[in-house]
Amino acid sequence: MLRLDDLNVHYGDFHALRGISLSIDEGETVAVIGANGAGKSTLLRTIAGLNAATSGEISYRGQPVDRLPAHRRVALGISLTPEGRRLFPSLTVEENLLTGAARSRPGPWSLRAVYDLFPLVEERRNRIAARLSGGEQQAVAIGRSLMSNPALLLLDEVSLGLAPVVVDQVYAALPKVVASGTTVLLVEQDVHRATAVAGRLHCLLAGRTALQGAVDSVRYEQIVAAYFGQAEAA
Ligand SMILES: Nc1ncnc2c1ncn2[C@@H]1O[C@H](COP(=O)(O)OP(=O)(O)OP(=O)(O)O)[C@@H](O)[C@H]1O
Repeated sequence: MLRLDDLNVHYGDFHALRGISLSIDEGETVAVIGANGAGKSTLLRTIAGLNAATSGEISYRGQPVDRLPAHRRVALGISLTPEGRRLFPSLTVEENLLTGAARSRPGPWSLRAVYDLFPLVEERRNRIAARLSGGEQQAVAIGRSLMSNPALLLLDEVSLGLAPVVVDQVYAALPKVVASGTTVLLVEQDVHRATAVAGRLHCLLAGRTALQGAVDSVRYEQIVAAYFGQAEAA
């Protein structure tokens, strides 16, 4: 479904992603893990079209998308839920959700389906987004992405700044999203959460791929070593 080939991204002279290659099949859930500054958000933003790659290729369902602006990628089914949620603070919950439908494709997601997924969001539908808790905002941000009926959902650190119990609730929605046929590429700093939801891991270290593989084929010590850049203990 998605194929990255030798992807490089720079911020000025800073080489943020270095030769990343990654393939994702339809229906998979893949987690990108790594420490602060490893390049995880840059990777998702580049797939979504919010950062330009310096070199390398991104193809989606067999079609190169490197040169397409972000809104064209949304129309093709690629949707990013950004780190920090980025809601429109002065709009209501429902208005925020409806902004996600601007480039919507046909599919299972609608206001009704999002409210069924997150009943609390329905209860808050007329509330101004700025007045929501962090967990509520995260649910709205995911709902807003779903409103475009993505085939590929890019989730950037949904747990950031949330209490563990709230993170549990947000993650509890994920199997229903996957069951609706959506492929998920998520960024997660918490290795335990990542391995619990994903079939495959892609670990970044200082912009490079330090480890990738099926969750059940990599040992925990290998993940830790790749995450922190230590030589693996014998
Ligand atoms: N707009 C920018 N301008 C310059 N450097 C940037 C910019 N955005 C990110 N970087 C740098 O690129 C590197 C990768 O950042 P990125 O946000 O992708 O990492 P990350 O793995 O998502 O980390 P975090 O978990 O802290 O968000 C970091 O060194 C960061 O300082």
